[in-house]
Amino acid sequence: MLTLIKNGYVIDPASDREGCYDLLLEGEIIRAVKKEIDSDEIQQEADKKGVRFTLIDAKDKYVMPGFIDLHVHLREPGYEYKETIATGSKAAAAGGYTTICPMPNTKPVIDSSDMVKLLLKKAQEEAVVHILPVGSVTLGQDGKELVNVKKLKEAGCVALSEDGKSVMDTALYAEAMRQAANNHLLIFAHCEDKSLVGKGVINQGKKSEEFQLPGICNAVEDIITARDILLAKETGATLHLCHCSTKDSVAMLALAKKDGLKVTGEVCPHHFTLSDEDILSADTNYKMNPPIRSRDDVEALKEALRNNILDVISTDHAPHSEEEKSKSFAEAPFGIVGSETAFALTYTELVKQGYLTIKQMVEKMSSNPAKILGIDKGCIGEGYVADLVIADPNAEYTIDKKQFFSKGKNTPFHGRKVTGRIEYTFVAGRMVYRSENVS
Ligand SMILES: NC(=O)N[C@@H](CC(=O)O)C(=O)O
Ligand SMILES: [Zn+2]
Ligand SMILES: [Zn+2]
Repeated sequence: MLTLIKNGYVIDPASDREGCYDLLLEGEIIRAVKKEIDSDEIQQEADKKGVRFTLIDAKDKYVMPGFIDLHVHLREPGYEYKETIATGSKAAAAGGYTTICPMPNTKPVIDSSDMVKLLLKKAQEEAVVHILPVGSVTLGQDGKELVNVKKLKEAGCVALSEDGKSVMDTALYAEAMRQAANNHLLIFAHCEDKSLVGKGVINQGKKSEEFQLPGICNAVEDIITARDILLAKETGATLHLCHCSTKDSVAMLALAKKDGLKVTGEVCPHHFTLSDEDILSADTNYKMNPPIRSRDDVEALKEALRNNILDVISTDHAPHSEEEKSKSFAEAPFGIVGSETAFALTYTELVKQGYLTIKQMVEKMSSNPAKILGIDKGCIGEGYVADLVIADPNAEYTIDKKQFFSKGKNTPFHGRKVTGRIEYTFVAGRMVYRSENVS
């Protein structure tokens, strides 16, 4: 199979390439990246070889390395009514993602090599994007007994995370970090002090008062962020901070980087797009963990993105059923979907508003996650696997949750006007997504 993508505006931070290029894909691989590739010649070659030829006109479109999402929830096994590997990976592909890292808070938890193997087997059969699993830190995410770190690594995990909560036993977490470091596994940290959060469900402040709901103060996140950075320093672990939401968490991340520690941080589109002032009613589509914070925090997150303190934009795609989300704000589960809105929100809120260059956006959505994972992806170079995304930066439209591939429709962005549409996603040279809006 030969695919020629012509006249696209290629943005590839990994090779420091930005400008108009033609791309030729052969089978799974990027065969050529050139200023001009003659389509007649390629057509003739395809005829001669008897293979299919696809020509895509990407004029005025962005051609980028496929996005890599370090933080999704696929819900399988155990919660297939919320999402499956098939639907979650399709949602990812529709969002321009070609590689995703599912968190282990499934039922059962991904806490053994058998569970990892099961997940990878299912992924191989049903996923349309690459799946790199994250294992839990403790058995059953009970916070008591460590997983077999070496076996999880051997089975194919790229990181360990207790996402959904923090391991509150500091000594146990330190030991987990030591073993993760010895086995070259990353630690993805969800930072939340369990005793301090209490029954909190919304950012503490005007909104928690207005809706008379128990609040979540910034210290809930900041205390554990500080602890985890100090533990990484102590143990030599490579730490990645999940869904940073506060001013002080990014200040500590900056300090850790200045100190030369192996610490990186991610932020999710909802945390830089919305502040708690945008929560006009106790709508459970605004309930997620960590919560949408104050305007001050949002400004700090944007600034940390701009000056590259925050390395990664991830989604924390967290689908839940309509039934679950129609409970009261206090009772509904935390989490919103994100795979299918991340690019448009990032492009609209950060690139168009001048916080990020397009190159920085691609770094945070593709090449930096690849670097953190230490994988040969996030790059448009000859000989690399053809994981690519093509987007129209001028398309203006309204987000419509009914069009999501995800089973989860739990988004606060339904009806929001955005700019930037994913048109095609290629995984290993295969078109796994094509927008209905392209002819
Ligand atoms: N972010 C959320 O609000 N929810 C996540 C868990 C998590 O990421 O902490 C989930 O699994 O639903
Ligand atoms: Zn989390
Ligand atoms: Zn999560």
